[in-house]
This record gives sequence, structure tokens and C-alpha cells, in this order.
Amino acid sequence: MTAIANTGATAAPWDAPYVQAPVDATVRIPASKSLTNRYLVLAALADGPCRLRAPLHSRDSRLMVDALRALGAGVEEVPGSGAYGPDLVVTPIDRSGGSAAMDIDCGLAGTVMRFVPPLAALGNGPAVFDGDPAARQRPMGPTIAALRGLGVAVDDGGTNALPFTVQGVGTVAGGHLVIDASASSQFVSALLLAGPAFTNGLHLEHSGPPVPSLDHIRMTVSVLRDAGVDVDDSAADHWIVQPGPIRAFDVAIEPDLSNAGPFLAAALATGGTVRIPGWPEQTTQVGDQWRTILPRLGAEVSYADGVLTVTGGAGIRGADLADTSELAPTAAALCALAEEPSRLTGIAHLRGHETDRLAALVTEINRLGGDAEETPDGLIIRPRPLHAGLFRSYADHRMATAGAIIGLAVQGVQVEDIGTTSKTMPEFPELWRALCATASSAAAGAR
Ligand SMILES: O=C(O)C1=C[C@@H](OP(=O)(O)O)[C@@H](O)[C@H](O)C1
Ligand SMILES: C=C(OP(=O)(O)O)C(=O)O
Repeated sequence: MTAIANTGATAAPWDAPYVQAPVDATVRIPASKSLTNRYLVLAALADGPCRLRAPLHSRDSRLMVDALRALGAGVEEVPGSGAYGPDLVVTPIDRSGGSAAMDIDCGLAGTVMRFVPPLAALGNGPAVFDGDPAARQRPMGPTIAALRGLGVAVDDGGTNALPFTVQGVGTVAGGHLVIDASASSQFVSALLLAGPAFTNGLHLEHSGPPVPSLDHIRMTVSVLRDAGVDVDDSAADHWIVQPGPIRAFDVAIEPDLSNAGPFLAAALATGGTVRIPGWPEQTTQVGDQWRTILPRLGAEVSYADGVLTVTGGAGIRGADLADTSELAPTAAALCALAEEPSRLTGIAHLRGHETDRLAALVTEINRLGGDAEETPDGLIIRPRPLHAGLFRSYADHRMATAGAIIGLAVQGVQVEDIGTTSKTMPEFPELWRALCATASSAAAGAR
């Protein structure tokens, strides 16, 4: 397994397929980034070997695998039945042994830069964390402050950001800890995942403006409970994790419902139909919100026998959408093609994602002639005809896929650095081509 470097913007721009007939496609989506990387972390701390079936194989998951290997976990690829690569068998970290200094490359993965430092604190010896240039811009202060609050030395050269060194001393006492997680839910998830391995467990309290992306914290609590960990999240902004073993597990990873978004969006952008098999009936993934978001934008959505089917109508409606978290760039692309104004709220923290997504979306939609505006906590997007041009990605996979969605309906859109989709879905260009091919076989001018 080799690390995938970010491709940067050096490759030639990608001609986004422009589709003149409705798509009619069934798309099998690769596994969830958020679930894969949570299960990898839990497996590294578990009380025995664990198996991840049909996991994600992307840049972010490989960075996590490499980080856990550096900390002493064994991760082996074994044949499985997933469509997108082997299963993973993880042998947990042996925490009784010493370890040498290690380097952890976080790339641009929030899950690696936030979830792994608490594990390094439980290790022995220094761990140096760094990542892509853009990673050094992402908020890390609450992770650094939390570790210090737990008695772990962190040397960040005074920057409150990557790069930094965590001095693992083998054990973390845990106990009550107050953090401000208003910039990212990942600050909470990271500490909860390591909490059962702290000697006294963890009582984590958030103090500050609201925590975003609460679905992702519910996912963390759910995977911990499934592994036998006692977590009390009954009081808002408090999470109490009892110390104890993380039970070894064998789990099949759900498809990434956030990454299903651009494909489902193609149904609206072309007036076609897209079916996603393997859609879980019950899930903690934020992407399940597509079932409620897309009808508000004018789609028909139905679910039967594990297949989500989305059919677009004659046009795209506008909507007010709150707390869309990582779904926002995809939703914004649809809103840019809509016939009515839309407002996205509750996403101020997207300024600290792979790039400042609010600024990036406004710049790129407006560069194509659109009418998008930043608000303190989101975006307003008004209808205005778009034209051909370059849609820049800012090393952000969801910006690249937003450009692809717009390109379906606007002739002559090029996307800079489509390879950046390898962060969570290396198969994107190939799956998108296959999706678009279902339209070219239909009668041109059918829309
Ligand atoms: O825990 C996770 O897996 C994630 C949490 C969210 O982070 P934020 O809370 O920073 O939005 C989400 O946007 C990110 O893509 C994945
Ligand atoms: C915000 C995202 O990623 P990360 O896990 O790097 O925070 C995302 O995938 O939209």
C-alpha cells in the first residue's frame, strides 16, 4: 500500500462532461471515509485483531493506515468481496513496548490530524505531525490545548497549528476536560475515540459557540458503543466515556453517503434518475440527509430494498438549507443551477475545511457568471445563467466534484485538479464518466 500524494494543480484541467440528455444510472459508491477512519482508530486500540470489510481505499484512509502503522499497529490487506479493494485486518498497537521517534503525515485529512494525536499521547516517544501546506492552515488549537490539559507535552513552536510534536509517555490519566469544539466536531470525536484507553476514562465538556457537524459525533458515539464502550451523551455538550476495553470487531463499512451526493445531484442537474445500491436503512452518516435535502431542491426520492433512487424534474428549486456540514459544496453546486434563490446556514466552520470553502464556492460560482455571496455563517446563491470557464479546486475534493456537477449543465466547464478527488474517492473520474455515458445513449435534446 503506497501513500497517495495530493496531485496539486499541475495536471491539465479536466473537461467536465456536459450532458444533454437525462442520466439513468446505478452507481455503486466506495466506502465511507468517516466510518473507515473511525474503525481503523478503534481497531488500533482494540483488545484483539479486527477486520474491516469493503473499507475505503483513498488518500485519507491510507494516511490513517500509515499513521497507525507508525504507532505500532499491524494493518494487512486480505482479499474480500468489496468492489473497490481488499479488506483490512488490523492488529492492535502493543502498548507495553517502547517505540522510536515517528513521523506522521496527515496530508490534508482532518480525521488523521485530529484523531491520531491522542493515540500518539498513549504511545511511547515523540511523534512529529505535519501535512500538506493547506493542512497547516486548518484549526488544531483545541487538539493541542486538550492534550496539554491532559498532561501531555506538545511542542508546536507557539503556532497552535501543524507541524507539532506530541511526547507520548505511555499512559494518559484522562478525567474532566473542557474544550472549545466550535471549529470542528473532530476535536470531540478524536478525544472520545481514545477515551476508553485513558486510565480514568474521559468526561469531555464543550464550552463555546455551538459544535458543528453533530451527526459526526453521533457516529463516533455509536461506533464506540458497538465496540462495547460505555458512553453517556445524554447532556448537551457533555460526553462521558468509561475506561475499558474496546471489543475486537468484524465490520462491513457502509458506502460513503456524502460522496454519493454528486452522483445524486446529477439526477437533478440532468432531469434524470440515479440509483445508489447498498444505502443503509439506518445510519449515522450525515449523507443520509440527501433523502430530505434533494426533495426540497425538486427531486423525487424513494427508498426500497436498500436502493436510494433520485429522479430530477424539469428544473431545480431553491431552498433554505441548514447545517449541511460536508454536504454543503455539493448542495451549493445544485443551488448555483437552481431557478430560485437559496440560502445555506450553519456552516461558518467550512472556512477551516480543506480550504475556506465559503470563499472558494463564492469565487468559483461567480467566476462562471453566477451570483453567490458569503454570509457570516453560510452562503446566499441567486439564480443567474452560468457560462464556460475554469472551476478551481483549491486541493479540495468537494470543490472538484462541485465543478463537475455544474459542468453537467453548463457547456465548457473545466475543473482544475480533478485528481484531488483521491482524498476520499479515487474512482470519481471513472465513475463520473460511466454515469455520463448513460446520458449520451439517450436521445440528445430530450431535456
Ligand atoms: O469526523 C468526521 O469524520 C468528519 C467530521 C466533519 O468535520 P467538521 O466538524 O470539521 O465539519 C466533516 O465535515 C468531515 O468531513 C468528517
Ligand atoms: C471536511 C472534510 O474532510 P476532513 O475529514 O479532512 O475534515 C470533507 O471531507 O468534507
